[in-house]
Amino acid sequence: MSETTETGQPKIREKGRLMSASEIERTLVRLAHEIVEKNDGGSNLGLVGIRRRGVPLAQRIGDLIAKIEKHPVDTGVLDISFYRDDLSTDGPRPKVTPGAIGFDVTGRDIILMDDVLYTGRTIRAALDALFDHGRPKSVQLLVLIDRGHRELPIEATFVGRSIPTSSREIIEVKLSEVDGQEQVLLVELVD
Ligand SMILES: O=P(O)(O)OC[C@H]1O[C@H](OP(=O)(O)OP(=O)(O)O)[C@H](O)[C@@H]1O
Ligand SMILES: O=c1cc[nH]c(=O)[nH]1
Repeated sequence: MSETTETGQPKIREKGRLMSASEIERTLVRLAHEIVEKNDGGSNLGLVGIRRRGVPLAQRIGDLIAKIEKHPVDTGVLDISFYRDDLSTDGPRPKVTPGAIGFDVTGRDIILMDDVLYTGRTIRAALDALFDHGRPKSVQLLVLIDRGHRELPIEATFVGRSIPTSSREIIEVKLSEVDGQEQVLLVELVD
């Protein structure tokens, strides 16, 4: 059993910084180039960020691809809160419309984006949500950090950093748009 704080949050100890702001930036530039190379310039691409931290990642990479290829890239937001398998599935399905992502995903080469890939359950939920919005031509996955420990057969197409972790460790991605700071930390639960 891990220790908790007065507010019931698990106590954590910082083990180190895995990425600085400039390392995150350089990694996103590399990923943008990899996406363009794998997708023939990316004219059919649509980027979809999973709320929360996938959203600024998709916006930043969309801006980078637009600069590299000199054409705008559709970028949208996917909210998967109703699709998680830790919630009851007995309730009504959420109402979705093709426009809710921000553009129509049908026929597009979609790149789903998130900050951390761990068990894969978030991505499974995101695929369910995505296909309720339309029928993409293809779906690729980009994550800033792959920390291992998959519980489902899901792998990322584009990975910022692969960080082998123990199950007591946690990756904390901090992005300025969400957290007011920019870094990736490795923390550990305190016994
Ligand atoms: O592969 P998985 O086991 O699903 O874990 C990865 C997910 O966990 C984190 O989200 P979290 O649920 O902590 O929510 P947050 O992004 O809103 O903090 C992270 O942002 C990923 O979306
Ligand atoms: O370590 C982890 C696991 C899931 N989600 C995170 O953000 N970090």
